[in-house]
This record gives sequence, C-alpha cells and structure tokens, in this order.
Amino acid sequence: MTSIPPRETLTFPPGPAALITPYLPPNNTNTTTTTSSSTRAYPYVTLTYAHSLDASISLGPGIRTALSGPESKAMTHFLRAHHDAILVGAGTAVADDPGLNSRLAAAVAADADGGGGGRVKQPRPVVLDPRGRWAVHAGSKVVELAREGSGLGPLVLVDTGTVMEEGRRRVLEAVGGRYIALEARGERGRFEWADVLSVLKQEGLGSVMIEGGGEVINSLLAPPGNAFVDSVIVTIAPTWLGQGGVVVSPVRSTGVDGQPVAPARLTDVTWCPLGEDVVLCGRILR
Ligand SMILES: NC(=O)C1=CN([C@@H]2O[C@H](COP(=O)(O)OP(=O)(O)OC[C@H]3O[C@@H](n4cnc5c(N)ncnc54)[C@H](O)[C@@H]3O)[C@@H](O)[C@H]2O)C=CC1
Ligand SMILES: Nc1nc(O)c(N)c(N[C@@H]2O[C@H](COP(=O)(O)O)[C@@H](O)[C@H]2O)n1
Repeated sequence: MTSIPPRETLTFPPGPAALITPYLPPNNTNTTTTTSSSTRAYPYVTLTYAHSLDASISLGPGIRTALSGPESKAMTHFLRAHHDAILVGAGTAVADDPGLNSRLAAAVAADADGGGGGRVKQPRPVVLDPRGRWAVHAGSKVVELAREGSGLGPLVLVDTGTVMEEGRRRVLEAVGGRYIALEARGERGRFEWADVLSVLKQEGLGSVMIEGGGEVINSLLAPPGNAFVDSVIVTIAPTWLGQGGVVVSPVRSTGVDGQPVAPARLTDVTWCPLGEDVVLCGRILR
C-alpha cells in the first residue's frame, strides 16, 4: 500500500481573523449547519490575490511566483475554508498546477472525519477554460488532493463548442469533478460573469473566492465585471517584480465628457499587517 506523505497544515490567529471576517460571505462558513447567501441571485464574490509593490502577481505569464509570506498565506487558506468555491482562469491552472484546497488546520481536521460536525469544509475548485487549454491529468495537484480526500474535484467550465478528450473527462469525474458546458457569449470567446456565477449558484455554491490570474482579476476590477464583486482582499508583498510581470491594471473607460474614468475604488477599507506583508480589505465603491 502506498502511504501518502502528510501535507502541511496552517493556522490563522483569531486577532487578524477578526479583522478579515467582516469581508467574508454572510453566514460566512460553509459548514454543514449554515446556508450561505441562499436568497441572492449570484454567489457572494470575494476577489483576492497577492501582488508586489509594482502591482505584479507573477514574474511573467506562466511563471508561478510566491509573493505571500507565511502569515498571509495562512490568511488565504482561512479565506479558502470560508467559501463554497475557489475560481481561477485556465492561465493560472496551466501555469501553477494549483492545489486549490484549504490547508487550514480546521479544514484538514474536517477532512479526517468526513466534514461533519459543523466544521469547515473544503472549497469546490472552479476553472474557466473555454477552449480546453488545461490538460488536467491524474497527477495534477488538484486531482491528487481530491483523490486523497484533502480537497474537492474541480468543475471546469468549457465553451459549448469545445469537445473535451474522454481521458480528461474520466480524470475529473473519478474525483467528483466534471466539465460543464457554457456558452462563451462574451467578447473574445469569453464567458459573461453573470453566466459563470449563475452556473455556480445552480451548483449550490453560495460564495466564491476568485484568486486570479491577471485576466480574471483585471476583468473583475472594471465595469461590467466589478458589479459582481462583493469584497476585495489584496495581499501586498514588500518586493518589486520588475517589468514583464503579470500586472493588475484594469482597463479604463471614457466618461461622457471624453475624460478617462478610473475603473474602481475601494471603500470601507481595513489594513491588516501580517508578517512582512500587509493585507488590504475593502468593498468596491458603487
Ligand atoms: N499572486 C497571485 O495571487 C496570483 C497569481 N497568479 C498568476 O497569474 C498568472 C496567470 O495569469 P493570466 O495568464 O492572466 O491567466 P488567468 O488565470 O486569468 O487565465 C486567463 C485565461 O482564463 C480564461 N478566462 C479568463 N477569464 C475568462 C472569462 N471571463 N471567460 C472565459 N474564460 C476566461 C481564458 O482561457 C484565459 O485565456 C500566472 O503566472 C499565475 O501564477 C494567478 C493567481 C493568483
Ligand atoms: N495568495 C497568494 N499568494 C501568492 O504568493 C500566490 N502565488 C498565490 N497564488 C494563487 O494560489 C494558487 C496556488 O495555490 P496552491 O498553494 O497550489 O493551492 C495559485 O494558482 C494562485 O491562484 N496566492
């Protein structure tokens, strides 16, 4: 019998947790004893990522780049444990081979007893992959974690016109995930955010934490995407990544007077130092 090596577990202290909690979904834990956001048309959306002092989330497209220190990394896993789903774009799935589970000690404990007892459960990974770029396989980290019971199988949203390879389909379904066909009726073959969020709602997912990457973040920080964002939680790491990085810089629109309009501003802001990083929480000013 092959033994599975123990995975890291993380703890997030109550002090910073109290600062972050107001930005979590209402009835914010996806425990077995609460229903999250059941009356909303769309899931509660938390946009969260880590960037450098020059607003880069990675050294370049396709380069996995660690920015968060240990304390803010634990915060990310705290967030993951308090959402029903965690969403990334295909670029991130391909570049990072992410695990997309929560390694928070409480979440790990819940895995061990089947997630019962009102304790925190794992988020459902969701990947936006209209053209089927992500070649998921049995050794993909998210699949391995789901197979060993430390995470859930991913839902992968593909365009209705994309035919998926049978082998990939079997890999997903073996761990409780699947492909979901959705019409990519937005510009450049993209899904409309309303369509994506409606699908998640239909799947019974009341809250989603959206982690990236660059294209996903930028499209949610400018209209019309920003209308769907309930809270924003950004880790700022004390480093510069230099030119050529994947930068968070949403497109500007032009006002009726022909002048540029800033895409978004945060209000109801809290700053929370975590180790050498600082975490900024806020809500989009409407
Ligand atoms: N520091 C951080 O917190 C994070 C960093 N990253 C980094 O970001 C980089 C990847 O960024 P990007 O290349 O911009 O990739 P991305 O993850 O935003 O993926 C872009 C792709 O996702 C799909 N996609 C995005 N929006 C879509 C929509 N509305 N409808 C349909 N499909 C959609 C498309 O296939 C598109 O090509 C990687 O280097 C990764 O390491 C990713 C997540 C978080
Ligand atoms: N919060 C945060 N800090 C960083 O420094 C990061 N590079 C990321 N990246 C995101 O986390 C995913 C990796 O997750 P696993 O640890 O493999 O579960 C990666 O794909 C990005 O979404 N986030």
